[in-house]
Amino acid sequence: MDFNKIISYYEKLESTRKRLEMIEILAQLFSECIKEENRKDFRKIIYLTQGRLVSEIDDFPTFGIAEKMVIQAISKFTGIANSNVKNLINKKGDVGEALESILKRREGKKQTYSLDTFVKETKTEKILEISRLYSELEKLSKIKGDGSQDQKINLLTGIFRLSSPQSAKFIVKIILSDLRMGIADKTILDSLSLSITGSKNNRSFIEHAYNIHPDLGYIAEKLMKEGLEGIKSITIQVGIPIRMMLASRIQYTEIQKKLGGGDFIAEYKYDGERVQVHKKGQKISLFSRRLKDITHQYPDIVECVNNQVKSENAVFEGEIVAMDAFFEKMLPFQVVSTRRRKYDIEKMKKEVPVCLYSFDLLFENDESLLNLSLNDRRKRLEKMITPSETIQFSNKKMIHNTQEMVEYFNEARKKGAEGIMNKAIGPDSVYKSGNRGFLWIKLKGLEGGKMLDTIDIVIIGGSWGKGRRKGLLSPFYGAVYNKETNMFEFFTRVGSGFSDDDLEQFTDRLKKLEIKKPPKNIICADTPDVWFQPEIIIEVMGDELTISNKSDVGASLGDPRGYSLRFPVYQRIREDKNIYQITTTQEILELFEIQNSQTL
Ligand SMILES: Nc1ncnc2c1ncn2[C@@H]1O[C@H](COP(=O)(O)OP(=O)(O)OP(=O)(O)O)[C@@H](O)[C@H]1O
Repeated sequence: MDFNKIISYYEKLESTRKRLEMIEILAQLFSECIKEENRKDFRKIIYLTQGRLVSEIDDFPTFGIAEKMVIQAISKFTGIANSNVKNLINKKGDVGEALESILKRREGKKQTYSLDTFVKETKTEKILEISRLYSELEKLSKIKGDGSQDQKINLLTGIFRLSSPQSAKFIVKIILSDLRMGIADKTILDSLSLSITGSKNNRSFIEHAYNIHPDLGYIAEKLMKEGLEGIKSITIQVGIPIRMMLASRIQYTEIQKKLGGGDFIAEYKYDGERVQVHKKGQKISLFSRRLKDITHQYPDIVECVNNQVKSENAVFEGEIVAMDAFFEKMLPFQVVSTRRRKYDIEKMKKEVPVCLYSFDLLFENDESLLNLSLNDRRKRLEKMITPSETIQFSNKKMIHNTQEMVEYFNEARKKGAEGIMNKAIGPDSVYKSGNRGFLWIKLKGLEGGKMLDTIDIVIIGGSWGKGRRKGLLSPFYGAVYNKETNMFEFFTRVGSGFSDDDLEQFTDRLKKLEIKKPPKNIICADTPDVWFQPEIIIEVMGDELTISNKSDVGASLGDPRGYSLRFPVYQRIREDKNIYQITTTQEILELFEIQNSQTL
């Protein structure tokens, strides 16, 4: 399929924020895609629509191309001086848009002065097959070493030659890792359901399959070829991470009722890194909360899984926690995060010993256990693993009433846990992949009138520091995600809790994400000194949630009040989440309710 044709749909999508309209436009695009001649490209088109080149569980290719090189390529292709291209970029606020306008003007001129050339170019050359675009981009990502700069510029100009002005804009966005069109996966799922099954009502089946096999290209292709039956047959595949089940929070006095009213299980809530372990014979893979393969970080865990897990194949979950040298004391998350390095892993293994506290079993010996109750899954987990210092089971206790839960919470905190996880155990206590429901309820704090939990925000802007902080960015503007409107809403500024080192590192990373104007999916009435592509996520703790006319949280829901945070303090960077997994506006509203009703 011709990329230039797809772009016309993307342009329409860019011009609306209304979800229903987006679903319709995408459904039209997908109906085109499933025509016989286009089917081979469907998978790739799905990735592009997600703002990616490959699926979420694969590594995104890096092009090693900065804005400066794109400017050189534009200059070479159009004959316009570098400085003029730069000026136009500053005026337009975006490289892609500047290129689009240059190419449009150029086409206009050709049409006027040299009709022949124009007709020839549009009719015979301006076709950019998706497969061709992909192979050119692949070549681009592989160019390394001496003379690579010139080769990259040549390749880029070759791609521009095949592109319409609008396509060139999108291609530049892809290359500069700025493709995100703000289309939520849920919107794509709705459109797939509508265009292929004829109704949006089948979305839940498709979404379930997507949670179990988080590759939207694969899901779309399967739906196109095998229909809903194919989708319903999708099950856990060892080696493909499944989306993890998440926990909600409510007022602690309501927890027992919400979990069914009877007995339930509470476990320590460990302050480490969530991991999903996949074992297929001797092959062990570890996946992070973001579904990334992090096996190389934990060779010690891999070795122990091999020795201590009896089953031939299995998928189980737990939390990896840093331990002191005697494996007696749990250390905070900041310590385990030092394992994120790509080098010196063997050294780190000795310096930062870890323990995997396993808590759930999802698959064993070719059988999916997702629909078993937690009690049954846990029994099988305990049978399957022989515990040691490095792999243990999460500490758990049967709870009969709220008083017992509070005592267990206090014990967990004394032992260095973040709090407790309360889990339903009845027949319906299945493992809900990708779901944040009320089968698991976390409890991290009990003090009435105070913040009970940390908030994860994405940095969308910043101010340049003054005095001692001159040259560094601080404070930052953080937003939460409104999952109903698919917008990022400015929530709070945060400048406390950062060390000088933190600020230097943040400044370095953020400078690369600087954009001239905020993307359309950001609501922020204030104007920071600098805007950033929303990418870096930080966790903050505050004194309490407040009503503030400075915050935009709730704005897109029509709430006249804004919700913000009093005395926000930076806690840590959240590399394990993507921007759609940060705290939502809806959670802020819930937290506000809990905060105002909870007393001990
Ligand atoms: N016993 C446990 N059972 C389940 N999850 C646990 C347990 N101990 C620690 N955890 C961690 O707590 C997280 C659950 O909290 P939640 O679902 O809200 O994720 P989150 O958004 O990352 O929140 P948080 O900031 O509280 O970790 C899990 O992702 C997991 O990493």
